[in-house]
Amino acid sequence: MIEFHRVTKIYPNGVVGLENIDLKIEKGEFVVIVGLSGAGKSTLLRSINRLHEISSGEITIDGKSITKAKGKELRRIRRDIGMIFQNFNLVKRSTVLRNVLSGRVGYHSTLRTVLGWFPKEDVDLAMNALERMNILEKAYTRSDQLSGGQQQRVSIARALAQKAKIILADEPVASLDPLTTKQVMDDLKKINQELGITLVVNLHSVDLARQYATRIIGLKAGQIVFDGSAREATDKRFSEIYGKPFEVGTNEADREFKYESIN
Ligand SMILES: Nc1ncnc2c1ncn2[C@@H]1O[C@H](COP(=O)(O)OP(=O)(O)OP(=O)(O)O)[C@@H](O)[C@H]1O
Repeated sequence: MIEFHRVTKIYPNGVVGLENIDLKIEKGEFVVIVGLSGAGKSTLLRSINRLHEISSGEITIDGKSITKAKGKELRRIRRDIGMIFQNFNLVKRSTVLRNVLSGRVGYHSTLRTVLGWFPKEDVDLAMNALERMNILEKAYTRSDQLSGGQQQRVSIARALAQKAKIILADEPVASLDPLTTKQVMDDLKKINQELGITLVVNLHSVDLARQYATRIIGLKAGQIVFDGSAREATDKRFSEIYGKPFEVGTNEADREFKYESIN
């Protein structure tokens, strides 16, 4: 379980990224965070694994404070948290397999991982993760030879090889076309349902959030302004919250445009 206790983040320039957030995310949830640009989505997500340090309050993971953790304990907590980025964050010149194996570095000494010595069990884990993501045949291909969607599936495989219990995904489909977006979102849903991995995903599209999330959290100016099911996240509710009417178009691109246009 991920818990935020009165979490505030103020950037050095005085901008308030998060204001007094109280939040509990249970194991196995598929939470999508939505909000207009600058609402604090990335700040919230990146606070969970301390890619961003919070200014006050506390975040706990399964009851352990990541906020107070140092050294070995921090590494131990982080090992359970995988991260997926918009730009995939793969080492482009390395093979797919090497990239997925990098999910194992938290389990071994630095020397071993620098030299690239991974035990056979790790290679098996990495191969299984690639198989689950339907991309096993690319194991020995250089990562920069893959399409965007394939690269994102490799980054999900890396989080699986890491044996992450929580996966944080910051705009994982923002660089992808609609078909690839669906494939990647389906993959995320699959690992959530089959492996019980808790997912916290930032998205720009409310429609996409409604299709996949078990719970949607809406942010505005660093505060939680909506917390409910996909069914409760109606267009009417969202236009009330975000202050401007936005009509639902007849197709997805149209709706996206309307949502984006109020950013
Ligand atoms: N490093 C930083 N220094 C100062 N202010 C920052 C920094 N990073 C983010 N902010 C500010 O904090 C607020 C929240 O930013 P954040 O990136 O979390 O929003 P977001 O909802 O993820 O936006 P987007 O959808 O555009 O990525 C914004 O006002 C932003 O300008």
